[in-house]
Amino acid sequence: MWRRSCRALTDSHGQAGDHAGGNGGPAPGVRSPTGPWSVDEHLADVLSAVRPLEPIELPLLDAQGCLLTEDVTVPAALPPFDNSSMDGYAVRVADVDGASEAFPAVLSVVGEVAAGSGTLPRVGPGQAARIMTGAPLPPGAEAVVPVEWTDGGTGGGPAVDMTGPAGAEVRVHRAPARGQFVRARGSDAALGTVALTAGTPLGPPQLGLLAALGRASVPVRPRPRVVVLSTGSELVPPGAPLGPGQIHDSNSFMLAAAARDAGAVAHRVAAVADDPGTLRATLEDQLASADLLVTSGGVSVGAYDVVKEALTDLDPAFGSVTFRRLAMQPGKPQGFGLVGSARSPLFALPGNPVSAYVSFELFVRPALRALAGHPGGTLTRPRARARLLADAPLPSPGGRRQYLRGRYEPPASGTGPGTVRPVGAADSHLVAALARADALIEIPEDTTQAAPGGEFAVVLLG
Ligand SMILES: Nc1nc2c(c(=O)[nH]1)N[C@H]1C(S)=C(S)[C@@H](COP(=O)(O)OP(=O)(O)OC[C@H]3O[C@@H](n4cnc5c(N)ncnc54)[C@H](O)[C@@H]3O)O[C@H]1N2
Ligand code: MOO
Repeated sequence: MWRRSCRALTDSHGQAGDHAGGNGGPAPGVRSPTGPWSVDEHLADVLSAVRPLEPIELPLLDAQGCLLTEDVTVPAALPPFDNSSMDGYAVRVADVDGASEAFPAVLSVVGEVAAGSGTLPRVGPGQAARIMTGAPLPPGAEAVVPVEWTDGGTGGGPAVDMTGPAGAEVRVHRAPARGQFVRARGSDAALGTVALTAGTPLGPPQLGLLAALGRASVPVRPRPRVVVLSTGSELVPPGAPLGPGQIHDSNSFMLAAAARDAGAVAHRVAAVADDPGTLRATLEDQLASADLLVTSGGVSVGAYDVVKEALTDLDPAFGSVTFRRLAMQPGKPQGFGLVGSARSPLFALPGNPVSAYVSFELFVRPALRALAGHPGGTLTRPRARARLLADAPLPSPGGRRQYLRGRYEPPASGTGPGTVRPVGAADSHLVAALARADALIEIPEDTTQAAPGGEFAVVLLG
């Protein structure tokens, strides 16, 4: 579903300086007034500008994966009536007390109750009613005898003849306790109690519960609608032949898939050529149907860095996008701002595919989760500690936090650090290696040689 949302506008920071990092660069969370932004600062800046989408009422299946915005209380007891958990006979306990194979209790069968039965026979002393799983317990009955504890009855067993022949009997070989095989009214969810609290993500069991409670729709924060747009005159869509100098547009597919993976509804726009006017017109067109926009490419210092050109010094009425350098590799050049009348977040990611993907995971995914209403501590990917398995030290640019691609193995014992093995080199065009990775290895800013056996944080891409 494509819809607009209302959000408060927050200021984004002004443009930062563009000095190279170098050894002894910014510590995490601390930015020198003239240096590049750290990863943590950029993320904090992004998140300070993002507000959760306004709640809307959605039909159950459209609400899947969304977060509930109000407590749901139980409007009527669940189950709504005492009912049988077995196919068998509904009985009074005094009538079957002490029954055994040798001395069965013989009861007359006064009728039959199927699931959905509206009219119920009364079970009096010496009587029983055939009953099916889920059928309401008839008045007078106090327990259910599973058919396996009886001779099946002269009514013919539990699944024939809904009325029960006159004079039918059943012999009970074993006595149930009072209430046994009866699912009591309200035993699942009691009237007026809170069934689901605000903030609960709606997975299959939660949607099942809502349906069981009779709710057809619920108030949730909607899935963010994301528009993904690649830029670059060299790009042709997959499936089309490549001309000289051309490559296939892979970023828009990767980023649209990453947006879906983060719980968003993604719309991929065909790649835009390196022309600022066309880019701006395309973005304006797409704004009406986007809660968040992602572009890739055109944010560096080249002659055709179209995104930067198109989105720098915007009319403040349209919004503002700030371009900055991060103390990070890959993903150094980044643009971020709020655009359009709804002030939708716009991420201008670098074009190198690995840079675009790593940037998405570190910044766009948390923003999408914030839009969807996820709480602070749950916005980023899970992390773990891992020992680096490598044959030689891995060089890392001092002053920049590096994210290498790797394969992670959790600890065999379940505690302590796991292990991580790098996949491919650090270069940001290596999509084949990226496709084999399941983790990002975080090499801190102050490390220029990542030593084999050293312990590092890893971001689990799951
Ligand atoms: N003189 C400098 N050059 C570069 C710098 C720098 O600081 N000084 N930074 C480098 C870094 S780091 C990055 S990252 C890139 C970022 O460049 P752009 O964001 O302007 O991206 P493009 O130039 O458009 O493309 C870079 C690269 O990625 C390929 N690409 C782009 N879009 C796609 C796509 N949708 N699918 C597949 N591949 C794509 C593009 O063909 C280029 O090869 O700048 C460095 N340069
Ligand atoms: O920052 Mo670029 O993203 O290093 O390749």
